[in-house]
Amino acid sequence: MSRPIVLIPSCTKAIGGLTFDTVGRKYSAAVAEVAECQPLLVPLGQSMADISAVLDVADAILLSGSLSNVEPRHYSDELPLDPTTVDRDRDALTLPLIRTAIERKIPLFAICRGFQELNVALGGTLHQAVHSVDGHNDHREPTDEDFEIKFGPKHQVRLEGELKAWIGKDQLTVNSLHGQGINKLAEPLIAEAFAEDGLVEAVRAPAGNAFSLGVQWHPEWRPQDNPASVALFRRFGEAARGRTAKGHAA
Ligand SMILES: N[C@@H](CCC(=O)NCCCC(=O)O)C(=O)O
Repeated sequence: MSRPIVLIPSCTKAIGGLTFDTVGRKYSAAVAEVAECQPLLVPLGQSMADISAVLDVADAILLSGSLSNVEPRHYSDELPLDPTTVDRDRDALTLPLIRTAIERKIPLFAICRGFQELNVALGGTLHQAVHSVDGHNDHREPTDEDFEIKFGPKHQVRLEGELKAWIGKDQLTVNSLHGQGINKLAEPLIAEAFAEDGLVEAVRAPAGNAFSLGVQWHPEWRPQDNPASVALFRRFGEAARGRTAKGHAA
């Protein structure tokens, strides 16, 4: 049997004055090597936004992290703190894609920006700068050039519910590379991990969705070295295989 198809929406990147659709290799590699599925990158742009066509081939969806931020107009009347960080084409694809994927119970794994998109798509709001909010810690990455340090362990999260059962622990040490974070949790989501400052670090869609998980940290970074990341990507792969086996009947 062919491997299940995992869609990964791209990010917009300007290189040498031209527009490119990009996805960090670590996301597709984790899908291929740990979840054992076939990643399929989805381009952005108005003329390429036939969500229904894209979902017809999807066994699952992975929403990657990105240096860009969800444009605040999707959750408030605030302006972006830094307008150069918006990626309107990514928002235009991912926000409706998430809503349809949840409706159709398509397995979804949302990482960092993806986690923030999941919350916004379902009606939640974000802090644009968590480090400026009273009572919150600075969750941004160290400025060190060394990726081992940037993506290295940063803080503990307390796990609850299904996620705690999936990982088999009630505490996990995670990396942390984000300036934004969940402010108001979207009504349908269940928070299942919390940082020491109370920031929501993982969310799950309600029961009935095979695997709909968002995490604020980066399990795709060297997943093979981290049993919790392996457990999450394997479970995600199983959910995608379950959907293939049903012939997308869900
Ligand atoms: N810009 C948002 C999201 C942070 C994020 O997704 N970082 C990923 C960095 C690039 C990568 O490793 O894919 C924020 O700052 O909160």
